[in-house]
Amino acid sequence: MLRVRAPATSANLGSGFDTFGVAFDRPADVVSVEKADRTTIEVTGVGSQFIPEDPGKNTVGAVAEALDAPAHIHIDKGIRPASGLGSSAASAAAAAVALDELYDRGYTREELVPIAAEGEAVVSGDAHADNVAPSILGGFTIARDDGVTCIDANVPLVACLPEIVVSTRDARRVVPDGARLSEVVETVRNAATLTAGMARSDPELVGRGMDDPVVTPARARLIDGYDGVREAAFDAGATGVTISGAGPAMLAACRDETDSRDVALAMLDAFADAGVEARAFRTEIGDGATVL
Ligand SMILES: Nc1ncnc2c1ncn2[C@@H]1O[C@H](COP(=O)(O)OP(=O)(O)OP(=O)(O)O)[C@@H](O)[C@H]1O
Ligand SMILES: N[C@@H](CCO)C(=O)O
Repeated sequence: MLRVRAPATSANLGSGFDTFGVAFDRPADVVSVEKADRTTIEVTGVGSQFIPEDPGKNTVGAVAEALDAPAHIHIDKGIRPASGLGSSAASAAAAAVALDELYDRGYTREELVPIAAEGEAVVSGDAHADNVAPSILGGFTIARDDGVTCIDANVPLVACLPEIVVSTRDARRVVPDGARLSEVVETVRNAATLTAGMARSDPELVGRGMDDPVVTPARARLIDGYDGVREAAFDAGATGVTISGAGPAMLAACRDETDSRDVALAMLDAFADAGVEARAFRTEIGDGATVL
């Protein structure tokens, strides 16, 4: 039996829709694999009752198919599904690394990214790689169709997950079809600022680059309490606040550990004021999938 741990991730970071991603140090999924004649899947852990064990509907089934690597796959979920914390992607990332090793396929970590992204197509309709890339490689990642760039960055983050369910499929339906030139210019400016901030591990630049005039405002309407939580996080010292992935989790960048504690408490209080229960994760930018 081979076991791989793959971490939660946050995609988009505001200005990098379907492109930017960042690995957390926790929570994580752990996937165990054993060779078999056909793929079977068993799911335990957080939210497992909402996750299909049919290989045609689970992200890891698509990965096993893409690698031609049938296996008995056990997923121990540490990341709640439909969270905005890359739950479906973490299972796919862990399965890609585990099955590649189990069947000695010899792919590099970079080559496993598009294979793991096949799993995302099963749940959201698009094989977007912005969650699977950091879950496999760690750090801050820029996912393009022709490869992934990975930057080792160090910026304290807070992810605040409300007890609301938003599926990626639904959140993709509200994304506008187009953008005005002024919005494109602003997005390019912010994405470049964020990338420079990650390269320098500068939380001020990262936070400033998280603003997004196109996708985030459309999706914010799906998250009860969004405006109050965003304002509270800034008041408590966050340098930037946005939706994590497709939501409903929200992500804040912070200057240091002290700020991140204050920001986490402020976000929880603001969700409570909106009548929404939530939990917060304080994290550094972490490593990618690890064979246990
Ligand atoms: N291995 C898996 N782990 C989690 N969810 C899965 C898995 N396989 C299939 N799913 C389905 O995928 C959906 C959750 O994925 P979705 O992309 O909506 O959420 P997420 O991964 O938490 O969000 P995001 O991509 O925004 O970070 C649920 O409907 C769930 O049943
Ligand atoms: N880039 C994706 C991430 C969520 O899977 C989205 O925002 O829809």
